[in-house]
This record gives sequence, structure tokens and C-alpha cells, in this order.
Amino acid sequence: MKIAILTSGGDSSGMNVAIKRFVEYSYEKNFTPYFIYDGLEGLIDGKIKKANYKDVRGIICRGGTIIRSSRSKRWFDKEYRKKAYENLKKQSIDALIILGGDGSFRALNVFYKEFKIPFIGIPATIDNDIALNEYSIGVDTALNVIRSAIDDIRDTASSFSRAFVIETMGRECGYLALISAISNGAEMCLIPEMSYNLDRLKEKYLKEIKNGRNYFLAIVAEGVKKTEFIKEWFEREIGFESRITILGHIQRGGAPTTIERLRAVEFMSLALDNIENNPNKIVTFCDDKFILRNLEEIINSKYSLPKKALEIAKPLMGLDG
Ligand SMILES: Nc1ncnc2c1ncn2[C@@H]1O[C@H](COP(=O)(O)OP(=O)(O)O)[C@@H](O)[C@H]1O
Ligand SMILES: O=P(O)(O)OC[C@H]1O[C@](O)(COP(=O)(O)O)[C@@H](O)[C@@H]1O
Repeated sequence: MKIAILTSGGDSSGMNVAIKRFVEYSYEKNFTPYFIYDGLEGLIDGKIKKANYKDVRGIICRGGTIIRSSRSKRWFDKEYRKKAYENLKKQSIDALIILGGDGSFRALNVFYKEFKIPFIGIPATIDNDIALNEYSIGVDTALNVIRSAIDDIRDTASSFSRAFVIETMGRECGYLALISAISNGAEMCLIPEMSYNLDRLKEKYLKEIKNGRNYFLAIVAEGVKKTEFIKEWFEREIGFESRITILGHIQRGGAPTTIERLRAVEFMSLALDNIENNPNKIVTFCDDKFILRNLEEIINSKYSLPKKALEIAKPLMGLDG
């Protein structure tokens, strides 16, 4: 069986670990592995090549994706999807594995309905915004990048008696902000999924200042779109000089953590164990187990943030815990 892999949407650390496992485990199972370079764009343009052991030498510790990624406008046009199909037929590819977010899964679902190329999807996005799935490749590494940045910001924030507003990525999802705020002892956490009460936070902060607090760390998810406003609020209402740090794309990079590597290997193992006889599924991670789910189930559900974490973080939003 000839199986091709592509990475699609935002890259995330750990994709390379999964790619290495893909090549090595494919050969172990007597499949022939292929790479599709540049995501869906490369599939349209026929950038497909047989993969060898030497292609994955030394990549386990590298962030990003050696086969690169893309977002593709052309994919929405059937004419280009047909081109993609013809490219796969030319090389007699039987099935696809895709690493990406739900956009990428939808992309292959449409493709399957039209051309019957079976696929398995593996969640890979720092946003961690896939329904019925608690973990996506890239998340643990992104959280560690954020942790390290916050540790450094704390040094300067405490030395200068300032408030720092730290913006995390995640599109409309506040997962990275929520977990980072709890695990790094932030004073404020704003995420798009939750309301917040600045008056109550003000009351609390002013009391804390009286008791000796001399700096603040506020984690604001990009989806809230209030980073600048919160900086000004600290200056106006709390009387603290403030600075903004937008963490940006550094959250997508870095050497994959140990948890990342282990999970990436397990995601890929389950994908290859099922690609032949149980395809058109997404591998998900729930309650410490890897489970295959139908895409429809995922598309028709909404992702949810961990309830315990939300309870713990409520006071950081000015809400009752
Ligand atoms: N509903 C859809 N139907 C077909 N293709 C889609 C759909 N949504 C997204 N795609 C394709 O998948 C690509 C990756 O999706 P995107 O949402 O950017 O990233 P992610 O996979 O991380 O969610 C898009 O650039 C587009 O080409
Ligand atoms: O790399 P770009 O195009 O600037 O996109 C930034 C976006 O990509 C992400 O880093 C990852 O998003 P996806 O995994 O859904 O592609 C988001 O957190 C962020 O909003």
C-alpha cells in the first residue's frame, strides 16, 4: 500500500516527530511512504516524492515540518482538487495521512467524497481547538515556550514595578492563555470563551498593591482582541506603567518536548494501524487514550475547554470561582 503524508495549516512542533514515525513505521508494516511537500498547495502542484529513512534522519528534535505546510485558497475550487487527484493517481497513492486542524480535515473529507481517496487525520495545531479531542500535536511545546517567556518577563516586570500584558495565540480559542495563566501564576487571564469583570479585578488589585504587590502579569488570548485596551486599563485604573508582549509565532517553534514526542509517535502509530481497514477517521486523544472518531462527530461538536481549569481561572477573570 502506498501512503502519502502532508502537513497543512499552521505548523506545530512535533510534526517532524510524527513524520519520522510515519516513514519508519510504514516500512515496518510493508507500506510505501510518500511525502507531499507544501501541504494542499503541493498536492495540487504534484510535489510528491517517495520517502526514505535518510529523509527523517536527525529531525526528531526539530520544530516545524520538514515537508512544509500551507493554507490553500485553490483547494476550495474543484478544478484544483481534481488536479490533486490526478497527481495521486499518477503515483498510485492509495491513501493519505494529514497533520493539521479541523480545516485540513474538512479539506480531505471533501476530497474523499469526490474522489474516494481514504485518509486519516491527526490533530496538529497549537490552538488545541478540535472538538472531542483534548490534545493536538504542538500544544505542550507551545505551552513550554510561553512558560519560558513568562519566566523572563517576570524578571523585568518585578524589577520595574510594571504590568505586563502578554498576548498568546490560539485564534478564537483561549486554551493556551488559560493553561499558561494557571501554570505561571498570572494575575489576569482573559479568553474569548469567558466573560470578565474588570471592576472586580481592580478592587482586588488595589488591595494587593496595599499589601505590597509591585507587578502584574496579565495573559490575554489573541481572540479577545483587547490587548491594547488592557494595557491602557492598567495605566489608567491601576496606576501601573504597562508594557505589551505579543508572543506571536515563537509559540509555533522550538524543539518538541518529551510529552510532545511521545504523543506524536502514538498518534501516528494508531493512524497507520488503521489506514488500510478503518480509514476516514480522525485520531483523537481523550482521558489519556487515543481514540478514532468519525469526522462528522467532530465537525458537529464544539470544542470545550477543560472544566477544572476554567473553575481555577475564574478569579483571574474577576468572576466567582
Ligand atoms: N470547509 C473546507 N472545505 C474544504 N477545504 C477546506 C475547508 N476548510 C479549510 N480547508 C482547506 O484546509 C486548509 C487548512 O485549513 P486551516 O483552517 O487554514 O488550518 P487548520 O487545518 O489548522 O484548521 C485551508 O487553507 C483550505 O485549503
Ligand atoms: O501563521 P499565520 O498565518 O500568521 O496565522 C496565525 C494563526 O495560526 C496559528 O498559529 C495556528 O492556527 P492553525 O493551526 O489553525 O492554522 C493561530 O494560533 C494564529 O492565529
